[in-house]
Amino acid sequence: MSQPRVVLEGVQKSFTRRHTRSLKESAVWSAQRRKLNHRFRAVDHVDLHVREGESLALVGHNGSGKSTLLKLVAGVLVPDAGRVLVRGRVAGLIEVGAGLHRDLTGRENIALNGAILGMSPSQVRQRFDAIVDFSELEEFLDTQVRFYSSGMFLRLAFAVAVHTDPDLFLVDEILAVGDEPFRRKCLDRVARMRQEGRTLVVVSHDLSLLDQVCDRGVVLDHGRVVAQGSVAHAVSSLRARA
Ligand SMILES: Nc1ncnc2c1ncn2[C@@H]1O[C@H](COP(=O)(O)OP(=O)(O)OP(=O)(O)O)[C@@H](O)[C@H]1O
Repeated sequence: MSQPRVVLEGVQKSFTRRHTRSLKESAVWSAQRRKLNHRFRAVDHVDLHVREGESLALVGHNGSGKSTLLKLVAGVLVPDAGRVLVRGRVAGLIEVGAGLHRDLTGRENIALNGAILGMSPSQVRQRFDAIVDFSELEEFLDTQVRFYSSGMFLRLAFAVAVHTDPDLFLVDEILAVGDEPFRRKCLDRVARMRQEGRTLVVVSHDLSLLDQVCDRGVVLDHGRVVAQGSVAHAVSSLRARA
């Protein structure tokens, strides 16, 4: 029986939704003792185990809490309650450009982002050519990334992330910004990572992609896990909630 790679127990995360009002409206709302801001749970008491080598799809309608959950697993967000336990090295693509510094060149960002993701300077040197090859950005390596398109950001970030030797790889909707050949290449790479026994958690609205890449699906609705099982089961549960 494989070990759990990710364990979430009773995880909660709330945010404040601010209602922007004119000064006059704010005064009226205050007089009526109506709340201008309201706190809501984006992730609501989630228990979830992801086993080593498993490839999990997180699905749900817009605003159901998928990205927030992924950020909690990545450690980008801290839960208000509950526990998030992750074993091993984590990498992935959660937000386009996260971890890239706009004032630095592509070359400098490879070194910096590699270090942030746990690569030693000698590992960055050893893998540098492979990263550049994968990104196909050789001619833009000495350009500041502020001049990159969103697709170029994705190429650089994805190329670094897949070369960090992660145990757990997290992918948000992000592949959507790449062009078709690069998207194909990323998907092949993700499939290879799966064959190598790495653990994947993938967020996407592309249900047929999830069916190709994942072996289990979890459906979120208003921050709660409302169904889980095979990807086909998750997809039909999601469609039934439309
Ligand atoms: N930093 C934040 N501050 C306030 N509200 C937030 C913040 N991040 C997310 N939210 C809210 O939390 C809820 C869940 O957002 P989240 O991005 O996790 O949903 P999602 O399932 O990934 O949605 P989508 O499919 O549209 O990408 C939404 O209502 C969103 O507006």
